[in-house]
Amino acid sequence: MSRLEVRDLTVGYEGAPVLHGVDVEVPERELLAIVGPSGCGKTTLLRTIAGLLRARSGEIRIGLRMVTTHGIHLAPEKRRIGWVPQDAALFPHLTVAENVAFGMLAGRGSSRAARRAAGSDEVRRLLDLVDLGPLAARQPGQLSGGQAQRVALARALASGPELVLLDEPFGALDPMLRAELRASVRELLRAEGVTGILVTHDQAEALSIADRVAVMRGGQVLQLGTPEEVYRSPATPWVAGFVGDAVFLTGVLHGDEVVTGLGRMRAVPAADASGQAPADGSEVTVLVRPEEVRVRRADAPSVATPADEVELDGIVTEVEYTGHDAMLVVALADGQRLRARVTASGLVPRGSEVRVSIAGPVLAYAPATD
Ligand SMILES: Nc1ncnc2c1ncn2[C@@H]1O[C@H](COP(=O)(O)OP(=O)(O)OP(=O)(O)O)[C@@H](O)[C@H]1O
Repeated sequence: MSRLEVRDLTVGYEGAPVLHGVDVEVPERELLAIVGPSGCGKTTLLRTIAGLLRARSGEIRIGLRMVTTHGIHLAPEKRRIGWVPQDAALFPHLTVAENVAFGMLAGRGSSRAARRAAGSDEVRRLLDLVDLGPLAARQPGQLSGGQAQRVALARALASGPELVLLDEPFGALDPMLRAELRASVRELLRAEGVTGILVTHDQAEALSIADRVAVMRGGQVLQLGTPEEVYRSPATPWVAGFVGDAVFLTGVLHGDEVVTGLGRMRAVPAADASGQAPADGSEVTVLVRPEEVRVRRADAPSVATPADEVELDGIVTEVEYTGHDAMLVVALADGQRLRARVTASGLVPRGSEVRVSIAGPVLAYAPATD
């Protein structure tokens, strides 16, 4: 399996470009998740990598092979890429085993050849891999959504691809099935040593299964990093809000501290795209994750806090209970609302009077950083 490198890729349909100078790298055997708002160019990027769209400029290299570069456009069937679409798109007139066999014939497939190859050891191995051995003779119309997606995955792997592209493969499934299939897909890609790209609308899914996450907006990649980097050190406040819950405060930066309406807290200045960090003494936008907001009942004993950390009075106005934890909305005296994530043991009922403080360090962005 191979490393993927996309360099300075510009792609458009009729009019202005839709992708503007996109750079993406996926190391061998890793899974990259691409997230971004609707229309930002995720599918366009996937289709260009697959060779279904021509790039206006830039390069795509899969392993040692340059598949797209100035004047070169390798045909899709020669790129050795497996594709798993959102709706499985199985051939309705072929059985499960024949569908997988069709994938194995990579570009040279016909229904007749697929029927001949359906009983092969490799098809059996792939069906066992996706846990569908007993359903080999079924027609696609007799499968559940999750089973159909597993057949599509087996079909994509059947050609021995260098790269597998998964375009919202769990989009149409219910949450339970989605979580189950997501885990088994990750396991399978690892077991087969496949390099993959997954487009998803589900940020939590991206953070939980991918080795790296690319966040796109307006045809550009704003950040590409490990899930932890993207969540803990987002490139911009917009990325922070896109990949998770975020509370933004304004403050003034003083060295490694920031002074906000919620008191003084330790801060890490965040560099913008040009590498420029906010200047000392300047106004900054402060990112606080809800799990960094500490909440205690006003009548509970105070826990030791650093001397300069301020506790503010508030009232819990909303409780969003999720079982393992809960999100509280706390209204402060000045009208500001904070979202705080608390564990089940820290749960406080709606209407409670509380004290809140922030557990730093927090990230401080220059205010113009979008
Ligand atoms: N065949 C096409 N012809 C012209 N414009 C297109 C075509 N397909 C997509 N676009 C435009 O290109 C832009 C990017 O579309 P794309 O489908 O890549 O976005 P996306 O991030 O995958 O969106 P979504 O999350 O909604 O699937 C959009 O503005 C879209 O309208």
